[in-house]
Formats: sequence, C-alpha cells, structure tokens
Amino acid sequence: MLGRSGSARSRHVRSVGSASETGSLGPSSALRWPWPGPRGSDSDHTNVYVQEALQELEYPLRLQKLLLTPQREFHVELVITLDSGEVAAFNAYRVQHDNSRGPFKGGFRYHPNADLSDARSLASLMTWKSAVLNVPFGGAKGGVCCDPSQLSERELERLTRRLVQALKGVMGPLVDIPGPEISAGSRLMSYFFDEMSKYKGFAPACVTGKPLALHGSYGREYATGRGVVLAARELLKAEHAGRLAGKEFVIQGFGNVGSWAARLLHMQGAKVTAVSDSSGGLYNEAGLDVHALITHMKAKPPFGGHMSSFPGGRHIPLEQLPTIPCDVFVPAATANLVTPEMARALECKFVVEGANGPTTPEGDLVLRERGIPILPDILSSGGGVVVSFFEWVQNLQNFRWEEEEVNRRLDRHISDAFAAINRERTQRRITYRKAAYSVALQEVMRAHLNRGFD
Ligand SMILES: NC(=O)C1=CN([C@@H]2O[C@H](COP(=O)(O)OP(=O)(O)OC[C@H]3O[C@@H](n4cnc5c(N)ncnc54)[C@H](O)[C@@H]3O)[C@@H](O)[C@H]2O)C=CC1
Ligand SMILES: O=C(O)CCC(=O)C(=O)O
Repeated sequence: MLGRSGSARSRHVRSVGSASETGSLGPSSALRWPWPGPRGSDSDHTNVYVQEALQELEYPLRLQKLLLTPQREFHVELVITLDSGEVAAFNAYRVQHDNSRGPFKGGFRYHPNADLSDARSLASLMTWKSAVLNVPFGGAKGGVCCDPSQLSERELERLTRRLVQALKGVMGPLVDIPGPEISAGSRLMSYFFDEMSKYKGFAPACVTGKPLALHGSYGREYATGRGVVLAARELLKAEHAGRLAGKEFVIQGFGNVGSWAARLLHMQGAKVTAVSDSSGGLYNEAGLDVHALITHMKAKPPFGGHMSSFPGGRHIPLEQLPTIPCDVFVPAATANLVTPEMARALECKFVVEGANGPTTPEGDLVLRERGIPILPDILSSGGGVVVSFFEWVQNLQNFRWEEEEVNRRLDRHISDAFAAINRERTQRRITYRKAAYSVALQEVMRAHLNRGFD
C-alpha cells in the first residue's frame, strides 16, 4: 500500500522545450531521516518547518517522503525576440508539489533570482497554505528568471505566451492553475488566459488573478493584504491584545500585499507608523496618511513615484525599520529578510507574515526565544489563494459573486483557519507556526490515505 515511489509521483526536469511527464523518484530504500529535500537543497526552509511538525505526527517514513518532495518539476527555456530585434532566452520553472486535495495551485513570479530551489520551497508552502485555509487545491509555484523592470510590456507579453506554450501540456483548470505573484499581476494573467484559450478553448478557470473585465473576481486584487489584516485581527483577539483600531503597525514591503494591508489597516483605524520598499523606509510617529502615500507613489516624477519624495513622513534607512516600536510588524516584501539580526532588532509585540517565507528558521528561533508570537505565512499570506479559489469557482460556474460575498467568505476562511490553528496551539502548547503546519499536514495526509496508493 505504501510503496508508490515510482509510477504516480514522477519527477521531471527538462532544459528546453515543452514539458511532459516521465522519470522516476528512485528506490524507496534510499530513504533517510531527516530527509534533506530534493537533491539535498539546503535552501528549502519550508521543509524545515514540515519536518519539525512531522516529528510529532508519527507517520511512516515513506509517507513522510511524499510530503517532503515535489511530485513533478519542470524547467523550460523561453526564447523570445526582444523589441530591439535581438533574441533572448529565459529560464522558467514550475514545481508541482502535491495534488492530493485538488489541482495544483500557486503563482508564477517574474524575478531575477527565480530558480528551481526557490520554486520547490514555495510550491510546498502552497500545499500547506491551501490545506490550512481549507481550499480544495494542492500546491505549486513557478518562476520566470528575468528582470521585469528591464523588459517592455510587449516583451513581458511574449514571455508569458511562450511560458504557456511550453507548459500547456501540464497545466489547465483541473490540473494546475497559476495566479499572481511578485511582478506578475492581472495584466500578465490576462495574457496567460488568452494564450491558453488558443489551445484549450474558452477556459477562464485556467488562471486566477485576472482583471475584472476578463473573468476576474471582485476582491482578488487586495485579497492578500486583506487576509493579513483579518489574520492580525484574530491574533490580537486570541492574545487578549484588543482590537485593530489604535494599534501601531510597521510594514516592510509596499507592493501589492504591503500597500493593500496598509490601506485596509488605515481604514480600520490602525496606525501605520512606518513602511518600506526596496529604496528605503518612511516613518511618521503620528501615523502615515496611507491613502496620500499610495496616490503619491502612483504619480509620475517629479510629482511623486518615489517614497523618498513623500512629504508626510521622515525618510529612514532600511535597517532602521525593525527598530521602530510597534504592536505588529508585517514583513510583506520578499523571503528571508527576517534574519536572526533583524529578529533581535525587532521592537514589536507580534509578527504577522504577509510575504512567503519572510522569516528564516534561525530568525524564527530568535523570535521564539524572545517570546514574540509569529503568525505564519501559510495562514496570514493566504487571502490571495482563498479569493483565487473563489475566482476559479465563479469561472467554472460562469457566474459572478458580489464583492461583499467575496469578502464575507474570505473572512470566514481566515477566521476558521485561525481557530483551528489556535486550538492545536493551545492543546499542544506549541507555536502558531508549528500548529499551522500540524493542522495542514494532517489534512493532506488524510487525503493521501483516503485516496489510497495502488
Ligand atoms: N501578490 C499576491 O497575491 C501574493 C503575494 N505573496 C507574497 O507576498 C510578498 C510580496 O508580494 P507582492 O506584494 O505581490 O510583490 P510586489 O512585487 O508587488 O511588492 C514587493 C515589495 O517589496 C519591496 N521590497 C523588496 N525588497 C525589499 C527590502 N529588502 N526591504 C523592503 N522592501 C522590499 C518592493 O520594493 C515592493 O514594494 C512576496 O513574498 C509574495 O510571494 C503571497 C501571497 C499572494
Ligand atoms: O492566487 C494564486 O494562485 C497565487 C497565490 C500564491 O502564489 C501564494 O499565495 O503565494
């Protein structure tokens, strides 16, 4: 019953061209503990947390391996003609980690550092995120290794169409559904949908995060930021720390997730005293006027477009951000920024993770030792995938829900997930992160066991 390491869970890596499914995971006798991750990758922080939670769940080693390794991996080369007429090749990756609970789901990020090792860790994270938030998806993640700031809109479009052409055989509404991620917003999702439609017919459910005008859902654009706010609300309640109104927040990262979280917190009466983006930070002890800041950031230079020219706050260096006293620190930029050094510098009462993997395992340990509770990414950065699920459901039904309906249901998913994690945490006297992984692992394992292995 347990020995299915060969046929169903195959791994496949290709260097160029379109993807197909072949290959084998190798003999199960090669199992070791602790499992080092595929090809011994040491940058897989998700597996550190998975292994920690697994230690107390007493699953047989062979089943543990299912959870620690991706089901399939694809590496393709995308060749496009640049606007200059030159030809350029870009590497792209898709890792499909687990689909026992539903189709693979997760974004494609366009980033100069996108690589296979990152995609593995993030695909696994998506499996646990979907499970803990009770959406019927598995986990996947992709990356296109490029610097989007150096590519024109037309070049990004060509790259996205090439991506679909390379991976169309292993994606689709009931197989693997991408969504937005770093530097990949609704515009690129539209190209993905349009290109996929050439091969699959009308199938808006093949990708989420599309614009409203093209079968997107109300509420998806701000869903991840909204999820952060809802998760913070539940945390404060559970910790007897009161309500959001009046609380001080410091937010690292001012892109889709950070800026929406800031805006929604501001609307709820919380005080966002400091924010940062990759260029630097901004601080106002009395609370930043978040709406004015967003308007300023959207304006074109010389009237705006940059944090440092915003008149409503003091410009601070990036390293000063964590030292600003606050109730809640929200890392919403990129992975691994909360290192042990930053964890020691933080002057907050709570951390609510808005980014994927913002805290290194070593940073996590420092915060634990300091007694600062952390709400983990698999819960608090999950608003996006929850509303992506709603978008997928609406697309399959060819129907659109009202915005209030979307937001009400998102609130329910986040608060139910928080309650399940908090029960596990208090019963077993463990951290929020360990409790979240424990709940997620049990969900996924139940699915595996119910589906069987023959
Ligand atoms: N967009 C979405 O729906 C979802 C995003 N996430 C995660 O949230 C995080 C942010 O994603 P998005 O907001 O979509 O990306 P984005 O590209 O819109 O924004 C990223 C922001 O982080 C800033 N940043 C980069 N390095 C920084 C540093 N060292 N210090 C301070 N700020 C820095 C950038 O300047 C930018 O403001 C990522 O980890 C992503 O994986 C997670 C779930 C869904
Ligand atoms: O909506 C989606 O599928 C993207 C979500 C995602 O990649 C994430 O939550 O990290």
